Amino acid sequence: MNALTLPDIAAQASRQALPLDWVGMCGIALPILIDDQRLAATADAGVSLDDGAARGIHMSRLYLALEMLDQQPLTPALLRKVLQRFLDSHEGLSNNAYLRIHTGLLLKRPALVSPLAGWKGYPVSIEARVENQMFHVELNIEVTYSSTCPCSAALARQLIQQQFLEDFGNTPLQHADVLTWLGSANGIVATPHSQRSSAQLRVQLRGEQLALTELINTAEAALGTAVQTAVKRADEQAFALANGQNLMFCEDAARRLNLALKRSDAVQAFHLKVIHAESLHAHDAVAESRWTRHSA
Ligand SMILES: Nc1nc2c(ncn2[C@@H]2O[C@H](COP(=O)(O)OP(=O)(O)OP(=O)(O)O)[C@@H](O)[C@H]2O)c(=O)[nH]1
Repeated sequence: MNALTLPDIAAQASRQALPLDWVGMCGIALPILIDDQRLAATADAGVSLDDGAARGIHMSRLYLALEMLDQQPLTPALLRKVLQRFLDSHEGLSNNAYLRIHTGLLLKRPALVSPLAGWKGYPVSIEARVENQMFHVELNIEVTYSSTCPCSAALARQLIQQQFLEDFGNTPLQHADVLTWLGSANGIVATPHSQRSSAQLRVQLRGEQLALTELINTAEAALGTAVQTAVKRADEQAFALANGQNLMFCEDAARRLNLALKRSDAVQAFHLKVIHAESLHAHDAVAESRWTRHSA
């Protein structure tokens, strides 16, 4: 059998000498390790092709560098190592390296009152890059919560007052009668609308920790009405109370998240977007906010 040399097209000169910003592979399946959980993920791995005369990059070298990710817990330091390997294996071809990882974090969440608990999934993507020799890592996290419209609550309260006047306006008040009335349909003649809402947090990290769970907990605590997992009636009642105590326009939600993320040591900068999928409208109410830490 002839020992044939395999043709290597990537090593050829390009017909049109032109650098490219990003070349690589998208949607590579791999397991990753976050907080002792092995999670199914997909990765987009790429480098810049700065040598415009080179025909192509070496896809297999990027692919093989990803092996590190299924053996060690995901940290900014590990991401940096992977990106450095992208660059080391493309010396003379590439100056910048990029890695995006998409996954879903699973957190066990206790019920509000009952002793139950259930799993909640958080779509997460982690974007790391070495650009102009600077390393950056950013997280994209989605947190779902419930928002009850404060305007709708005020309008509903007014209708309840009117109903109260109609039912009791001309009669002396008896404590027991009022209590019974409060428990009747007339006592809540109108209800405010609420909706499942979503906070999309884009966070640039400043420390050596990925801080995913910490950031999710911070966001949920700031909102006060995170969607629940296992729910019995006692939990649903506590959720109704939480909603009543945390009436929120999308602006309120964005401000709460802004203030909470600013206080987090893990955060260098953020861009957040809250989306209230209105049940009043067929369109969404949306607010965005961004912030960058200025070092003292
Ligand atoms: N650059 C490039 N490679 C591609 C593309 N589509 C598929 N490939 C294949 O990716 C495979 C791996 O490329 P390389 O990493 O250069 O493989 P190799 O030359 O055997 O590996 P090295 O010796 O490390 O360079 C090759 O078989 C390419 O044909 C593409 O669009 N661009």
